[in-house]
Amino acid sequence: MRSKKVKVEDAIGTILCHDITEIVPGEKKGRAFKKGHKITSEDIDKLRRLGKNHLQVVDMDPDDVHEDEAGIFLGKILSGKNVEVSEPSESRVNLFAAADGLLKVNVDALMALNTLEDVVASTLSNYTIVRKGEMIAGTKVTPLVVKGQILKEAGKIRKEAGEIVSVLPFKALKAGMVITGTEVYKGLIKDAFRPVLTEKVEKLGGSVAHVSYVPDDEEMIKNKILEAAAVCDVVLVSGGMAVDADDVTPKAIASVAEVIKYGSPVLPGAMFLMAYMNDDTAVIGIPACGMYAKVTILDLIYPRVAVGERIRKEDIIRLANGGLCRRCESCHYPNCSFGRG
Ligand SMILES: Nc1nc2c(c(=O)[nH]1)N[C@H]1C(S)=C(S)[C@@H](COP(=O)(O)OP(=O)(O)OC[C@H]3O[C@@H](n4cnc5c(N)ncnc54)[C@H](O)[C@@H]3O)O[C@H]1N2
Ligand code: MOO
Repeated sequence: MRSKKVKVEDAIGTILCHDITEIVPGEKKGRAFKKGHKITSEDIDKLRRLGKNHLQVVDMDPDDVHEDEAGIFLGKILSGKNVEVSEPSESRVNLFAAADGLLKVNVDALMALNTLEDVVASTLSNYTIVRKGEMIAGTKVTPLVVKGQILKEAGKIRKEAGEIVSVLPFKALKAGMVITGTEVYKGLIKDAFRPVLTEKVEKLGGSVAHVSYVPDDEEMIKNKILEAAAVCDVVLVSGGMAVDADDVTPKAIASVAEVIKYGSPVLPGAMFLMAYMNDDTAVIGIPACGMYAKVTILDLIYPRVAVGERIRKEDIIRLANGGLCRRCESCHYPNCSFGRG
């Protein structure tokens, strides 16, 4: 950064390169003016009283923008739906969730912003569940002034990408459950899936609109999925997802819906299945781990379904990075690396 020495009276509109300290003997010693402060006409008298006749200020080009203005601009560029932006402090502005929901980050656009010289922008991980008022992103510039051209490029990135950071509220999804397993159907063992799934659905603002129990019979599972789909936005089908002779659930789902992906690179959750019916009703096959493991792929995918996102094959593949649960003795999710690739 280039700087120059100017007379105090000529300094209006310029940017200080250093702090200016005020000392009143026996009373106080502290900062009267901060590095980066833009000198105004009201400052001149005080500067003179502090004994300043000259100041070292940033040698600005006409195209240069003060750090705080740049921070405000970047805050606007970053923020989308349900996001509030703070005032700048040393150019940094923080973004806060204006509603409960799922954080959506356009990661490619975020990376593009960070490739711009002098620009820093960081967020919580994409698809973090956030509460209203929570800090979700921060952005700043690193020097006291930046080239206006850099901000223009940031504006271009925003224009091409659409929203970069937004909070998507959960829709009040009606969920159906088709719980498979002859042993459960016959009452040989007590169903443990329903309470687990109910909690996951209700936690995200949804409700359970259909529950049925079926033996390991492809035709019966298929019929119950259709029954549930008639009154629900999403159908959760549990059990019978693996390789046993009785595991017919994937076939039953495939007979009524288009399978987007069977098998996921998330552990636990390897036998997960994502499918959609013609009318866009999501049908999700949940392996037995969804019942006993603290977190599984369902915790990564269901929130996205609950904000209305259509899950693609590559969305599931991308979960491989961060898809391995550490199996901590006491579970710290979501404050861990699971699903944070
Ligand atoms: N040879 C292999 N075995 C298994 C594989 C594999 O790749 N090769 N994958 C394993 C993985 S990973 C998982 S996860 C499970 C998937 O299990 P399923 O979804 O097929 O579950 P089931 O076989 O139906 O049941 C397993 C177990 O859980 C009990 N269960 C099922 N539903 C309920 C319920 N609603 N309430 C209570 N208990 C339930 C069931 O009785 C069985 O004991 O497969 C691995 N095996
Ligand atoms: O699907 Mo299993 O799904 O990895 O525990």
